[in-house]
Amino acid sequence: MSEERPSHVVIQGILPKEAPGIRREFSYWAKDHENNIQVSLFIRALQKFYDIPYTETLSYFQVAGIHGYPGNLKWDGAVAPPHDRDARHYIYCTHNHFNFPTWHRPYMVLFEETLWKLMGEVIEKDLEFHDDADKKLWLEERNKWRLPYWDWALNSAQGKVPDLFVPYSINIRQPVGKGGSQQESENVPNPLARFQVKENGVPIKMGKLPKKYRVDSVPLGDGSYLPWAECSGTSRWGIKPHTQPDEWTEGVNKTEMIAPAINNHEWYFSPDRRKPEDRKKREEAIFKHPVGDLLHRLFKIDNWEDFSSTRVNQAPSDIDWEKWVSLEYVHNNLHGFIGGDGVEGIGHMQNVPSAAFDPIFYMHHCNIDRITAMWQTLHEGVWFENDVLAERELYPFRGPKLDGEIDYFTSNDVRDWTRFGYQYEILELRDGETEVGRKRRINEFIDKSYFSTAQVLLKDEGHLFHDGSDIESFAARNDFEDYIIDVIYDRQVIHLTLLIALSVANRVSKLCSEWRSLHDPFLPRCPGASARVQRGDGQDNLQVTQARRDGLQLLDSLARKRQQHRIGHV
Ligand SMILES: N[C@@H](CC1=CC(=O)C(=O)C=C1)C(=O)O
Repeated sequence: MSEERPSHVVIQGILPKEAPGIRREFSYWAKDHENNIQVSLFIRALQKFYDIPYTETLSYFQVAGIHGYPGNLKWDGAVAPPHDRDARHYIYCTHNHFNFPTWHRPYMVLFEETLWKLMGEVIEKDLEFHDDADKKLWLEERNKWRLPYWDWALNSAQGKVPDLFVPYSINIRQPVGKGGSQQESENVPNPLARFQVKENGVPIKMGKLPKKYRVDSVPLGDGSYLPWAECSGTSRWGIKPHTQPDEWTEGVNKTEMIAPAINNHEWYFSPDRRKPEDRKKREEAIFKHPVGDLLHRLFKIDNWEDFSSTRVNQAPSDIDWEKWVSLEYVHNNLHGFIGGDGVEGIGHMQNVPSAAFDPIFYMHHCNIDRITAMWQTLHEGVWFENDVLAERELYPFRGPKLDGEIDYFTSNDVRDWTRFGYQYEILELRDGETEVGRKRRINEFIDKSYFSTAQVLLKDEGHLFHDGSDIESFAARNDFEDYIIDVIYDRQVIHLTLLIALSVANRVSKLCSEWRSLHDPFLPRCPGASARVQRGDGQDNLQVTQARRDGLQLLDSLARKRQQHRIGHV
């Protein structure tokens, strides 16, 4: 690939003509000693990216600025960004739109490819090699590297931010020294902890940049504001409302706030948790689905429109959760959990115009891209219903279109992610594997990696399964069935004795024999309720469709059933 800069930035991915490289899960990738050359290159290249002056098209500041602020910036001489009503600014990123996942796909490729090129400069210009074989190894590791994703829903991680994002300085590997001696690792500032914009090497508040690049604060309408203009560096939960900029201007992280927010997100309520009426809704909100469960539900959606975006399925106004779960909705929540809730703390990730300045944005969005690719593989052949939308330009990203011409990408151009030289491990077709076999393997992985409601309920109560297996071995099995039973009743009737007998295709699950709020798997058993739910084998009070992972349309059938069995006044 030519190192010369063409007149426009052409996005094509890393070595796309070779076998695609593998994007790996961040924590596992970073912890594996074998990858320490890649980690070292990644850290050095990211720092180099930060050091490019903000006036350059391919500076970190401007690449991050594509997503949101500074508004009005025509990145790389592209068509001007459209006006975004929510952000009240001219910004490129598409949200609340069916091309939300496809717009962010070439964006991640641009980030990945830029870092890869910078890694080349790190090897050729910055590092000193004393041994050709060592240099060769670093070059090979560079070519193997792909952008890692942060899987915030993994059972094993429980929402924990990967360690490498936390400290403000870290130790990274150096090339072999003179005479073949292994050098001590080098201690460097950690660019994964925060980004700081600098002028002549000194941090400068983003609101003090020249007009074209200036970042504004976002007024919230009630006199308060999100203080992006006062920041030279990015924060996660570190900005306290009504405190002095001196305390957080350069960027402060309270990383410990993130996992509890992911695991217990009572406070989160879209669309605007600051408005009094929404605050009230929030207090009443019962949306506490464990994040892994949301993934289970996402993968069951069978059409692109419902899957991709909040567009058709606006944020919840009632309890029709099966309608509002979408990739974008889950992603929105995560932005809030990582950035801050605006009450306990403020951070760049929580707000569209500022989010991409925080480097964690790219590992989060790489995960969103992975979920999209997994969904695409499981729902092969399913795509935009409306081809006009699928042919809409994804400004400002340009590269080789399907016919080879260099122009703005459309969603159709980026539908196949492997053309950008990357793949996700779980999606690789193994030798001799059929398409059906691959889907089965992906579904097994989903069952094993993410808690479903059923698993959480059982764990919560410390139950063992009737066959004696515990939660871990249960999760490892691929034959379990995940039931979501949605019974709607009138709250007022609960003082009466209520009998709900649930039978699942003539088999009774332990789950069905107990009363609990199924909308809120963490709620302890409803204490005062005299409701009594009895096990009902074969009784026909309420038949619940058996929902199997391997095909039955869980959400559809539930939506239908709910209509049929809506229990208004029992
Ligand atoms: N504005 C979204 C959250 C959000 C979405 C983004 O895409 C983003 O970049 C930053 C934040 C919400 O309140 O639900």
